[in-house]
Amino acid sequence: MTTVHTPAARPPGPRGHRLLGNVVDYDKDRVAFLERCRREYGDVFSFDPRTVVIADPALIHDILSRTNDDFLAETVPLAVRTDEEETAAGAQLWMTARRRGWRGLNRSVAEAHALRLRAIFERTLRQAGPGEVDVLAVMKDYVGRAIADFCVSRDAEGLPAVIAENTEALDPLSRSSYMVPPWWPSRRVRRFIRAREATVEAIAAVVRRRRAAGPPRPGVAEDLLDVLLAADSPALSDVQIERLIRGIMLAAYGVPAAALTWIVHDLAAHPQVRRAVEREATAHDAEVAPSTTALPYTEAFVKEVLRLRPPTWLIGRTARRATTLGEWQLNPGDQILFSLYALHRDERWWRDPEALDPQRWLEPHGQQQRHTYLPFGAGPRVCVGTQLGMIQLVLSTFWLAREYDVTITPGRGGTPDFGGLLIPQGLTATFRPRAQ
Ligand code: HEM
Repeated sequence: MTTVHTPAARPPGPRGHRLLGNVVDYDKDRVAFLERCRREYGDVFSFDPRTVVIADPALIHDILSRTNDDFLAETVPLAVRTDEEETAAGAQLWMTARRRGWRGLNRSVAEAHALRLRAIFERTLRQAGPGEVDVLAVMKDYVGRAIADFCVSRDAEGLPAVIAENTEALDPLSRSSYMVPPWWPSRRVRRFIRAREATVEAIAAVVRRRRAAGPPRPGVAEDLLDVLLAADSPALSDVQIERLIRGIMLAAYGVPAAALTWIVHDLAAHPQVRRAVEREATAHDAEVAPSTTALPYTEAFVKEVLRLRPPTWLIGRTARRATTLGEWQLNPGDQILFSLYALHRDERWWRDPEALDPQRWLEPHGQQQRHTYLPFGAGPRVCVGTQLGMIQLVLSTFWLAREYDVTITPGRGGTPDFGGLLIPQGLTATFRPRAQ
């Protein structure tokens, strides 16, 4: 029997505890809680008066496409009174800067960066040493240097450390369902506010210095900041540029580092896949960064890792006004959540969803259903670093497979931690350069 809903009804969901609702269950194990609710209530459910969860790919795509219009992507880690129109105006400023930044993030700029990337990769692994290391820490170090180089190259000194502190300070706040105000007397809150101010100031200082040095010669943009400073009619303000560079550096730090850590984990856990990646890698010269299309198996492996372990595993939006989503009613201020982790492992859309199978991306008719694979999001707020991110991940996998013997420490790490990002907790390994 099919269920007929009245038009624009509120989604069903568990009632939860009389006083605490479902927040305790949700915080205890978010993945299991969301999956349990989906099975019981369907692809759209609500577990508190302000939160609606979506598991239907077409509706997820609908929300992503209507972001900036009916939905806002802006999130704040602290409980501050947010004026909806002010937030929307901020989003518009971001979009203007983002459109300009896009020019600096295209494939050719990203490929030019690829050769510098190899030097950064080598230097980071050399400095990590031949002994056992914390893989996530090494990968953060690597991508922190890489994105600072990409954004501000010659002015990168000191910025990776500032970005690292900002990210670490944000993590405990983004893990919790409880938001506290900025005046809350806690060390965590004070640390986050200090770290955010330090990041704003460090990037603003670089922008001021560059601006004072005069415009870059036309056609010789060395990094993203040069591209943004050269933008005209109308020119971007220093504040817009600072915000864009900060947004990009923060977004491009933890996420690719988490993906690379899973790559290290999955290469070690799947020897057959590792051998296929190594075979492909040895056919190319490491000195010349090959294009990602010349490494089809490696690219398929990376796509598969991003399917099974999307670092941004849970995405949220806020309804800007009363609206509908499919047949459901949404109220202004509703939080809409969807889990890429669940979407990418849904047996309705994926054959053998739990298996790591790069081959599925190489089959001529292997295209999965529309909107069921979104590791970089979609719509107007799709990841601006999609191309750069793929290049970083594929080339790093290539260098790793071609030039290093990687051994992960047995019993140390690999348990998924669903915090702000999905990471393999506590993974340690050794990286030994192969004799050439
Ligand atoms: C390597 C793997 C990466 C993955 C899996 C990834 C994933 C994502 C996802 C899912 C979003 C959308 C979040 C949402 O809709 O709320 C996003 C946004 C974003 N990403 Fe990435 N990202 C990656 C790398 C990068 C890199 C290298 C950069 C920098 C160039 C970057 C910059 C951004 C920015 C600035 C946003 C915010 C866009 C906006 O709100 O307008 N990302 N990323």
